[in-house]
Amino acid sequence: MSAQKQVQSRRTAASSRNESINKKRQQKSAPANKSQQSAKPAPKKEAAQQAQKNYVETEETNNLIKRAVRCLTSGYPIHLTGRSGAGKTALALEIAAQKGRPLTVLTGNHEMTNEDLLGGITGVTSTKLVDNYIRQVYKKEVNIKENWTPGRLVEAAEKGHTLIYDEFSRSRPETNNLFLSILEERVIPLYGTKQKKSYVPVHPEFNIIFTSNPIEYAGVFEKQDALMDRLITLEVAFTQKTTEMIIQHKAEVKQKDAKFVWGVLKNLQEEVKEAQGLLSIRSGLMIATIAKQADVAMEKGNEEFTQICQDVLSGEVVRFEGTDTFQKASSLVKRAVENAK
Ligand SMILES: Nc1ncnc2c1ncn2[C@@H]1O[C@H](COP(=O)(O)OP(=O)(O)OP(=O)(O)O)[C@@H](O)[C@H]1O
Repeated sequence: MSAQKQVQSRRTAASSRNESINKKRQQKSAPANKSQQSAKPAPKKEAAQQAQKNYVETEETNNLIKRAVRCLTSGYPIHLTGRSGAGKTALALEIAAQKGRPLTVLTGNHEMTNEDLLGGITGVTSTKLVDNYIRQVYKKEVNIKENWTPGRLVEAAEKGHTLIYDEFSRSRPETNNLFLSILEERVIPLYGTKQKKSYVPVHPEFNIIFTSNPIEYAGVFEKQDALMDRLITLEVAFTQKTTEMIIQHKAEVKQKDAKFVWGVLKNLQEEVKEAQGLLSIRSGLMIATIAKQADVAMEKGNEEFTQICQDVLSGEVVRFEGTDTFQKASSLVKRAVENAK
């Protein structure tokens, strides 16, 4: 079977019922949302092209999706781990789409508080009753009621959404502690809030997909053992074959071009061993998409293509401390292009 046939592309968009969805999710599913919002259905060809631009499935991605769905269906949360640009978020969205429940996406950050997750008072409503029935008597009654807005976690858990908690280790451990009772007792404790009830029961269909990057860097908190114990961790590290297919189909380039782009990344990775993040689907997609849009041939000896690779990759080489100057990084990228097959 040809590589083309093995690949089925399909939409990652969960459903238009999704109520709570963060910016990252909206950007990733922009084409699907656009077609959902337009008054008339997209023409067949356009719809097919949009689907083609979304999640690329291979035997390997499907296998991982099947294993993840199996765990979630049995009520166990999963944790997708892999380096930056490995495809964790895209995979999480695809798994969530397969579950077919509304979606909520949270992105971990150190400023996230219990109030963001559980809810808080967002204002007051006052009602005034004036009793002036008897002329000489004037009675005024004012009632002030605090307005409670449930947090995104409470809403998702009550309504049985699939929650993607992206980069959860960027949130403080004390915030993430909330998840312990959700995962163990299937309730959300509301202590510390001004709610009368002490907990919210979790909907039976509520599932959580955590994602994180195994490479420690600034701004990331140590993952708590108690939380990690309750998660099933699956590694996202696709093979070269799958990655080339993703680049080929998402950037809509030829197979040989996707292979060449991946070859450049691989050579560079071998030169700069510390720069683990260089070998990412994201960098490959950037190079292939820019070259395709600018009509630049993806081959060695083509100065413009080399320049595109340098633009995309030199900053990354410097960032990962593979070298101390942009100039040095650019020449490493150039060499990687020259040696790619
Ligand atoms: N199977 C796939 N089909 C189509 N596109 C994919 C696929 N896997 C990954 N991608 C794309 O590759 C890029 C990187 O993927 P993604 O953002 O999911 O990585 P990540 O592991 O979450 O990265 P980070 O840790 O930096 O957030 C994105 O543009 C994503 O849409």
